[in-house]
Amino acid sequence: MAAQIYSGEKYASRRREISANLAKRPEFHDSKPLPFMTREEKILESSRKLTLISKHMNEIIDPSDKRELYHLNCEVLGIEGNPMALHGDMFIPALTAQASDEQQEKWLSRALRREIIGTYAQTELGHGTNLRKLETIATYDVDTQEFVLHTPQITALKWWPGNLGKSSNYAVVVALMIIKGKNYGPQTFMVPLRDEKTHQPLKGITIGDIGPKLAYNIVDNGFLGFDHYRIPRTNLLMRHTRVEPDGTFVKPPHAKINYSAMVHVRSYMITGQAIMLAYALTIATRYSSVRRQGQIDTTQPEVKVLEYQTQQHRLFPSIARAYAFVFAGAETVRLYERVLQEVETGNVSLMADLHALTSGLKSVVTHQTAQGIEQARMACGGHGYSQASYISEIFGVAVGGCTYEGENLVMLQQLARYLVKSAGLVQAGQSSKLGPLVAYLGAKSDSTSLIDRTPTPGFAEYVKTFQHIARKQTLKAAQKLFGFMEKGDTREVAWNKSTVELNRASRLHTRLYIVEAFVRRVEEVADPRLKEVLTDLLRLHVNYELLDVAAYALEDGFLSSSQLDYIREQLYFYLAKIRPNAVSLVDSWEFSDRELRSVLGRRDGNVYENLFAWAKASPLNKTDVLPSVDKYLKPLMESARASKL
Ligand SMILES: CCCCC/C=C\C/C=C\C/C=C\C/C=C\C/C=C\CCC(=O)SCCNC(=O)CCNC(=O)[C@H](O)C(C)(C)COP(=O)(O)OP(=O)(O)OC[C@H]1O[C@@H](n2cnc3c(N)ncnc32)[C@H](O)[C@@H]1OP(=O)(O)O
Ligand SMILES: Cc1cc2nc3c(=O)[nH]c(=O)nc-3n(C[C@H](O)[C@H](O)[C@H](O)COP(=O)(O)OP(=O)(O)OC[C@H]3O[C@@H](n4cnc5c(N)ncnc54)[C@H](O)[C@@H]3O)c2cc1C
Repeated sequence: MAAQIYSGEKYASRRREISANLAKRPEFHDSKPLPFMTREEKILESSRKLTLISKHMNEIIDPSDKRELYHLNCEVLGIEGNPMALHGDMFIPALTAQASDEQQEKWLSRALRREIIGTYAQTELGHGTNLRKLETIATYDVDTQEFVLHTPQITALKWWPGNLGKSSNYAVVVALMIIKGKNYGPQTFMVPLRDEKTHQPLKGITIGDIGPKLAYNIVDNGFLGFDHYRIPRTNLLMRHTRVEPDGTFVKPPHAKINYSAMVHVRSYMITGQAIMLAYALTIATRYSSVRRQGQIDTTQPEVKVLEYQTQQHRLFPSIARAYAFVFAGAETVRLYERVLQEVETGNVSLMADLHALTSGLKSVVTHQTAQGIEQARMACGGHGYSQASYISEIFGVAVGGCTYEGENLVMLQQLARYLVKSAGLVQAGQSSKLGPLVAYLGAKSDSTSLIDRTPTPGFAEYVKTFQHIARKQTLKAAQKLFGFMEKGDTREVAWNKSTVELNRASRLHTRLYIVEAFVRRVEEVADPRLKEVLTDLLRLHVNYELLDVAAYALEDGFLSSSQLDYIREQLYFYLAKIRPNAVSLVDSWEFSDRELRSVLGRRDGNVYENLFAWAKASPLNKTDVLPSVDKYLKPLMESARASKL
C-alpha cells in the first residue's frame, strides 16, 4: 500500500531506508520535544539540524531527488518550517524557471550549493492578492542601467515572505517595473539584502521578523523596505522577459509566466497537505484503537473508541480524502513537470489548464485538510487538545495553506474564470473545443442517476452524478453572470454579484476531479488484495462526498430520496467494512515516530506512560514552586488569610 501512496515501490522503499538510516543518527533527532522550546530555541535547533543535513545529506539521500530530500526534511526538520524553507520551496524554483542561463550560472549554482540563502518576497503589508496593485516600485534608470527599488509608503513594505526576516541574504523580489514613466506590471528581480560576510542588512534595506504566528514559527516571516536601493539592470530575471540597456521591454511568451514560483508551490502543496492530513489521522486512528471508554454491549468490557460509528464517521472519510489527495497530488506534479518542460520549448498552451487545476485543488484540498485535522484533534478528546498530540501544530501549519499561495476564495475565482469560458463554449455550441478537464461540461446529462438502479452499481454512475452536479452548477452560475451583464452590469460588477455561485461551481468541479483521480488510481491497481481495500475506501469516499453535495442533485430530481437512503446505507456499510483495516490504512503511510512527533500517535500504543513522562518533562515541572507563586500567589493568599484574621 505504501507503494500506492508514494507512487511506486522504489520511493516507498527509499523512504524506509532513509528513516532506518536516521534512526541510527541521534544527532539528527530533536534534542527535546519541540512544544517545550521557545521560538528562538526552535530556530537554533532547526539551524543546527540544517547544518547537519547539508554536511551529511549525500550519505543519506540522493540530493537530486526532490522526494528523498522532502522525506529527509520531514523526519529531521519537521513541519514547523526551517530557516531555509523558502530557499527550496520558492527561491530555487523561481531562479530555475525565470532566470536566464547566464543568471542561473551566476546565482542558481550558488543557491544550490547553499552559498547564499534566498526567499520569495512578493506580498506587502497592503497587498497580497491583487498583484497588479503592489506598491514596491523598480524604476529603470537608463543612464546608469540600474533599477531603483523603492518603498514609497508603509503599505508597500514587503510583509510575510518566509525566512526574509533573519535568515536570507538574497530575495527574488516582485515589484512594479516602471520604464520611462510606463508601468509594466509586477516583475521579478534578484536582490541582495545582506552583506555576504557579516550578514548585516545592506545600505538602503530595512528588514526584520514580523513576529509570532498561529503556527509555522520556526520560519522567520519578514518585512522589507527599500530606500532608493539600486540593482543592476541584469538583476531583472530575464529567461522570458527582457529589458534592453536602452529601456526597451521585450514581452514574455505568456503574460503570467512570472507567476511560475507560485504555480510550483500550488502544484506540490497538494501532496504536502495530504501528508499532513495523514499525520493527524494516523495519530487519531492509532489513539482511537488504544483508548477504551464506554460500552456498546453492557455485558462486555469497555470498547476501543474506534468501535463507535460516530468515531468512524469522524475519521474514515478523511482517511479516504488523504488517499484521494495524494493520488490527485501525484497527477498535479506530473502535469506541472510537463508544463515546465514545455514552457522551456516556448509552448505555453497548458499554462492556463495547470493554473485552473491547481487553483481549484489548492483551495478544496487545504480547506478539507484543515477540517479533517480539526476533527482528528476532537477525536482524541482532551488529550487531542494537549500539544503532546502535536495535532494542534499540524492544524496550524496546514491551515496556513488556505491563505498562502492565494487566498482560497480568490483562487476558486481563478478556476471559475476558466469554467465560465468553457460554459461560454458550450452555450455557443462549440463543445468540441473544450479541454479534457472540462469536456464533461459539453456532454448531455441523463435525466436521472442510475445509482442503485443497476444490479452492481460501479463507479461510473457516481462519476456521472458528480459530473451532472458540477455541470449544472457551472452552467447555472455562468448564466447568472451573463444575465447580470445582459441587464447592463459591467463584467466586474456582474462577477461580484455571482461569485458565491461561481465559487460553488469551482468547488464541485474540483471535487469531481478528485473523485476521478481516485477512480483512475484504483483502476490501475493490479494486486487483488490492495485493490479490494482501496475499492472499499473509494466506495466510502464517493458515498460520503455525494451525500455532502446531494442537495444539488435532489433539487432537479436527478437523485431521488430513495437513492439518497441507499447512499447513506452504503456509507454506513463501508464505515463498518473499513474498520478492521483502519489502522493498517494509516500505518501504510509509514510515518516514523520521529516524524510524527506525537505522544498519542506512537506506533507501540504506549500512550499513558509516555504522556506522564512528557508532562513530567515540562519546563514548568523543573521546580516544585514557581517564582510566580513566590512573588504573587503566596503573598496574595497570605494577605487574604491575614485579612480574615
Ligand atoms: C514529488 C513529491 C514531493 C513532495 C513535496 C510535497 C510538498 C512540499 C512542496 C511545497 C511546499 C509546500 C508548502 C510550502 C510551505 C510554506 C509556505 C510557503 C510559501 C508561501 C508563499 C506565498 O504565499 S508567495 C505569495 C503568493 N501570492 C499569491 O498567491 C497571490 C495570489 N494572487 C495571484 O496569484 C494573482 O494576483 C491572481 C491570479 C489572483 C490574479 O492575477 P492578475 O495578474 O490580476 O490576473 P487576472 O486579471 O485575474 O487574470 C488574467 C489572466 O491570467 C490568468 N492567470 C493568472 N495567473 C496565472 C498563472 N499563474 N498561470 C496562467 N494563467 C494565469 C488568469 O486565469 C486570467 O486568464 P483569463 O483572462 O484567460 O481568464
Ligand atoms: C504562513 C504564510 C506564509 C506566507 N509566505 C509568503 C512568502 O513566502 N512570500 C510572500 O510573498 N507571501 C507570503 N505569504 C503571504 C500570502 O501569500 C498572502 O497572505 C495571501 O496571498 C493572501 O493575500 P492577502 O494577505 O492580501 O489577503 P487579502 O487579499 O487581504 O484577503 C482578505 C480577504 O479578502 C478577500 N478578497 C481579496 N481579494 C478578493 C477578490 N478579488 N474577490 C473576493 N474576495 C477577495 C479574501 O478572500 C479574504 O477573505 C504568506 C502567508 C502566510 C499566512
